[in-house]
Amino acid sequence: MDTVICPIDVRCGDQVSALLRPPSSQQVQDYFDELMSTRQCHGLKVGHNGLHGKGVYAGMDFEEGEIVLRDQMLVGVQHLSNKIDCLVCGFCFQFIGSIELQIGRKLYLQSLGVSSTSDECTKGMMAHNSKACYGASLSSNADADPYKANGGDFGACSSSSSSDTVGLPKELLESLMNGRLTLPHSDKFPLPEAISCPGGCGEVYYCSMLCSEADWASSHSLLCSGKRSESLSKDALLRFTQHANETNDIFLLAAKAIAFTILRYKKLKAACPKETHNGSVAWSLLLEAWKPIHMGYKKTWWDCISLPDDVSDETAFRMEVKELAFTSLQLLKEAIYDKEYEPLFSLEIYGNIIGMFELNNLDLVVASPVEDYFLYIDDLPNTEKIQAERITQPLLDALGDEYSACCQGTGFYPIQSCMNHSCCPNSRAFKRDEDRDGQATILAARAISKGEEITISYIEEELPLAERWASLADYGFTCRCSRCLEEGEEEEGGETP
Ligand SMILES: C[S@@+](CC[C@H](N)C(=O)[O-])C[C@H]1O[C@@H](n2cnc3c(N)ncnc32)[C@H](O)[C@@H]1O
Repeated sequence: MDTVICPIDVRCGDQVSALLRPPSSQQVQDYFDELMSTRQCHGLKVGHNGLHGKGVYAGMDFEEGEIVLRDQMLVGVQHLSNKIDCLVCGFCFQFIGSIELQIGRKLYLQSLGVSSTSDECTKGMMAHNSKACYGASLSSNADADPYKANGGDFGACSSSSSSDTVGLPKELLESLMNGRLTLPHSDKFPLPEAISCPGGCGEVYYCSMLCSEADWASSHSLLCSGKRSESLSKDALLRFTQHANETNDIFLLAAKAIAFTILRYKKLKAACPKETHNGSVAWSLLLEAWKPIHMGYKKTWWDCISLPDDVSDETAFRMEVKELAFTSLQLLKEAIYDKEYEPLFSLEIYGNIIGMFELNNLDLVVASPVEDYFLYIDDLPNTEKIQAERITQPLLDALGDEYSACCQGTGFYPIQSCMNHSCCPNSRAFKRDEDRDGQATILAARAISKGEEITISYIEEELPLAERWASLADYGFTCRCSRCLEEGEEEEGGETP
């Protein structure tokens, strides 16, 4: 696995090793104690249990159904294909705009032949689509035809530029998107106004200035392709994004993790008196900036990625994965590199960040208010329902089975990611009706006593033993929870995994 040589790994070998050295128990304890106290999360503790590395422990009793944790993601992305279905805040992932915009925008994109079943073509063009489509909906010039100009953007990829595919007139979709048409009872489902990216990329929208500023400070100022971007080259950035869209969106997440570290480093440096700036101070600031990523459980991506069933040459497959990561890293490097934080651009670091996501990430799911809206219409008293459905039914028919598509993506959650797996877990990741953003919600599946380890299941725990073990092989470990040990003993021969 040595043929891909990244010069930075060689040049910065010692620093890379230091960044990847697992944190000591004390460092883990200190970091999470501080994180818990800043988040006013006093019911939990992160510590080592000796068996499976770090774990999360109950600092108080929890009743069945009680919230154990609401964890804010460190970095997350909405899946590319899902961007057709839902317009969500680029930082907290709650739905934004209006019910009309959500419906009109989705149907408009469908009318252009862009489907949410991602194919190579769709992947490559989505960044353009969201921008063209949503930017248009904000246009105050009701007479302009904002779509005409953008039609060319979809080029040969789009199967059609008319709205025939959804059977609704284009004017209707435009009116939904630009707010000229209000749907019956949509006022019962207000959504925050969509605020465009301050960098001017037109690709990311937010639910509030707070989210816009937080995302800018966290990573977007470096990864924005707009006029105010702080990247070195917007062209390189676009090439990086295109490559990620065509290959694996986990690269977008890795870029966010690197940008996040760089921006934290710059902020720490700016807070230090100028006369103290020197090599060793810079290194300690970089270590400090890296801490949130440092705390995550890591393995190198090409070593831990599970082997697809149809792959027979494992070595060649892992090498291919490593080469893919190297290509992505080179593109990112062209866009945001600086010698000052060179070790962050080593392939080992990139591979470990991606491996960390592979092993720790939680699916990001946010339920759609469009589903609530149509359910509400369906529940109206008869006369009102008949009246409303005259307008809403054609839209529902055009949206089809996917009318209720939720926001889907993936995210890294610092505290949740410390939770170990059990096939008889005492907690589960489960969104309640009111959880309408990208935070992770962990609920107690049964009563939990103070001091007990909080466990969740990474897999479908209803599966029989052999299938559970097969699923957990993807996570690179053999489960030794009490249920597995018991069932293993009951198996013929009494063998445990
Ligand atoms: C998401 S992390 C959980 C936190 C991790 N223990 C740490 O030290 O950061 C997942 C990793 O924890 C370990 N792990 C979690 N649950 C386990 C279990 N039931 N049996 C064995 N190892 C487990 C495995 O190494 C797994 O890849």
